[in-house]
Amino acid sequence: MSSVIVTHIERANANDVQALSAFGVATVHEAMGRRGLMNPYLRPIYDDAKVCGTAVTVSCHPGDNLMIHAAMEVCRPGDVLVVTVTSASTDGMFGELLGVSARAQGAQGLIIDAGVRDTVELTEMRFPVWAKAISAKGTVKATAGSVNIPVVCAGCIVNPGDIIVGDRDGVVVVPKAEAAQVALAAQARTDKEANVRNRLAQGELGLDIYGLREKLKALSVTYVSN
Ligand SMILES: O=C([O-])CC(=O)C(=O)O
Ligand SMILES: [Mg+2]
Repeated sequence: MSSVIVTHIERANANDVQALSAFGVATVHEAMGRRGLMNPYLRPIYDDAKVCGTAVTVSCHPGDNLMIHAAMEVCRPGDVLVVTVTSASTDGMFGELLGVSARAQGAQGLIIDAGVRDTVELTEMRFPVWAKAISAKGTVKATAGSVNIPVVCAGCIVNPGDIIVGDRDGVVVVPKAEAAQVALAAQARTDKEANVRNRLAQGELGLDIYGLREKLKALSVTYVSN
């Protein structure tokens, strides 16, 4: 396929992004029917990293960050860069300078299925990054790739403009067409969990709250006293 830079993309509805930003990754993932979660090898570079925004996707040649530079020009405030490589790599393709540039263009964070470097500076800047590796290994700017095409990042399909939610638990992708429905389901789960949390804190057991005694019985699990 030829290399392209798509300059105009349809982004998820801003109200849906705002609604989803209230929830953690585990809740959003559950609200989607336990779908959409990127491979857990992606880790945040600092513990309380958090992001919720619209994807600008970047497909790079491994060891080459040319297309990340190209992507900066099409970022809009609220975007999250989602960078993939065409074959596995842990090279440090993104660092402090690109972080400064990304922030200047309004990007809120980076998801990269490869390496990141300058993590002390990126942490000081509080520019959130989820990466497969931390690596000082440098990269070149030489090979064509694409910006804003559908990509697979850490096992998930990401279309430009989809919503990316990241926190310490990982990264989840919400297709823009599903966003409103997922936000409603996430709120319902949050309300349900508030009730369950309360009951657990009072000493009730999950066995009773979830009706699991019947399940144990159906599975012929017996109680014995030694
Ligand atoms: O320049 C690079 O290739 C990556 C980097 O270290 C930076 O963005 O600061
Ligand atoms: Mg650097």
